Amino acid sequence: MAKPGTPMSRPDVLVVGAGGSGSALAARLSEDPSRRVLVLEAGPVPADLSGFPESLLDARLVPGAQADHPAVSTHLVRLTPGQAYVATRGRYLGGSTTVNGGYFIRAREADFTRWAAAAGDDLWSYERVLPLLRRMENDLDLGGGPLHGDGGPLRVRRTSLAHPAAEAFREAARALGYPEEADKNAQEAPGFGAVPSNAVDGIRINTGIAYLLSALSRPNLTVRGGCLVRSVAISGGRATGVVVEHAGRTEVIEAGEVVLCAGAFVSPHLLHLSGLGPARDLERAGVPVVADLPAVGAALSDHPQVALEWTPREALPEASGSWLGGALHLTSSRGAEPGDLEVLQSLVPLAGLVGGAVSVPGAPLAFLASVQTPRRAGRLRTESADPRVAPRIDYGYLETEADRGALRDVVRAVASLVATDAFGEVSSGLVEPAALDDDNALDLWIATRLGTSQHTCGTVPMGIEGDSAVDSQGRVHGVPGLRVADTSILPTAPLRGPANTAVLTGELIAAAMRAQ
Ligand SMILES: Cc1cc2nc3c(=O)[nH]c(=O)nc-3n(C[C@H](O)[C@H](O)[C@H](O)COP(=O)(O)OP(=O)(O)OC[C@H]3O[C@@H](n4cnc5c(N)ncnc54)[C@H](O)[C@@H]3O)c2cc1C
Repeated sequence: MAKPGTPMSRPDVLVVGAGGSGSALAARLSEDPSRRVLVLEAGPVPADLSGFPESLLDARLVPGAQADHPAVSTHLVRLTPGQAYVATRGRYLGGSTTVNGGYFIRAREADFTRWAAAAGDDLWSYERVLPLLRRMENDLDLGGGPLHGDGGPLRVRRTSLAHPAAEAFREAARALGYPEEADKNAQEAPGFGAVPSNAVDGIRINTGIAYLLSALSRPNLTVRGGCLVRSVAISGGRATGVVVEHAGRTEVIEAGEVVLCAGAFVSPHLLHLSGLGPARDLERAGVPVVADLPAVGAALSDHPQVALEWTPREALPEASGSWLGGALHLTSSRGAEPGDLEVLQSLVPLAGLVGGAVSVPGAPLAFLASVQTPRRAGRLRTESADPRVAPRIDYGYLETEADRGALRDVVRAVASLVATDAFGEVSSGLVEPAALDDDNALDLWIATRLGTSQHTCGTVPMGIEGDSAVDSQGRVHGVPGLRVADTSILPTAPLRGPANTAVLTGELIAAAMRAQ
């Protein structure tokens, strides 16, 4: 833990969680030396890079794919009413960015337009966020310019397409007429391209490393690990601090303002446990209601995913630098949003990702096929006032014909790619070919292999008071002194993975707080 035991009586801002958003927020807030910032993080907080085990740094691995990894918390969820799934989250400095895939693609302009419309102001418009997107990155491939930054804390590099399987993917996409998308962070027409990533020289640079390690020496910033926040303390309708468990003790820490950055599962749960949520559900759970906020937990948005494995024709080289090869974005047949389907290439066998090994001799490689159409299908409900009882989390996948149709589209697209002569240079075909011509049979094939991209958003949605939980600056409606600043507040999961937008959320809300 950094600065063990450092006393900080009544900080100006108390941040709960040092993950994708919380690290950026705390670092930016504490750039102002007059603002005292205390971060309480459930996981360990190393003082320097040497405190991160190798398995959390090696970008050829995805620690979050290993439910038993010590840096991971597990959450039993239901993807459909009949299908349970163990979702994971990072519990370490950097949060889920410490255990994730390192894919770091910006949300699409259409996402920002949709969110700004929901919020009722232009804070989240593409024009307003672009300076922040540039400010947070150091694009090692493209350098600084109107679209990219070269001085930000997060270094970005695109994945190499030199691996024979990545080359074959590119040729297959070309053969099927998909356009090249040279810079997936430039709002170009969706197509095939390398993946912008926060993995540099083989190391996944999580947000804790990028934003917080260098800030730990600031006298006005304290980051305490091993602190499990249990609820927000509210007095006279105003947030006054948090209740936290640390080293076997429970205490209340008071603060001028509380900002929840505990992620899209825990932030809504903490609000519920603090009496902020749908009054009927809270009463049923035995939680005294402080404010009836029906939107907290009412809508959960995520990306359903299916993995398709293929057999290499002959032994291929080991992945180097990253587990990721190329990515293809294409549009579903209903075309709700351009580029709403994603095909991501894994150059490490799934067995390796799940088992924590870069190489598994003879194992197939895989494509991860996801539907990224913005949709709010799920729900998070708190069923007990006891904070140790997990909330019930339903994803609501496959409920509509549109959901099922989009998944069929993306599975068929992968099958077409694998069937090209170009991909046949490296592959002898899919391991488990799907029944492509029969919708019902394909639906069944998909349902038995259904997974999730682990991109949950929307559980504390921003918007206009009445049908949302927070405003565009993360301020909880009707509860002064309390904000939420993480992926929970995005009304829908973005058309791309949310890690980039998680960081943007921390940057944006810190900027809003500093401007006040
Ligand atoms: C396995 C996996 C792979 C992924 N891969 C990608 C990818 O390649 N690209 C992409 O764009 N997105 C990816 N994501 C999603 C992305 O990493 C997350 O959306 C993003 O990190 C969310 O940021 P956040 O700040 O909302 O939450 P988190 O990053 O999860 O941070 C929450 C923090 O709060 C802490 N915390 C939780 N509860 C408490 C508590 N009670 N008290 C104190 N602290 C607490 C946690 O320990 C954590 O540090 C992946 C996610 C997972 C799980």
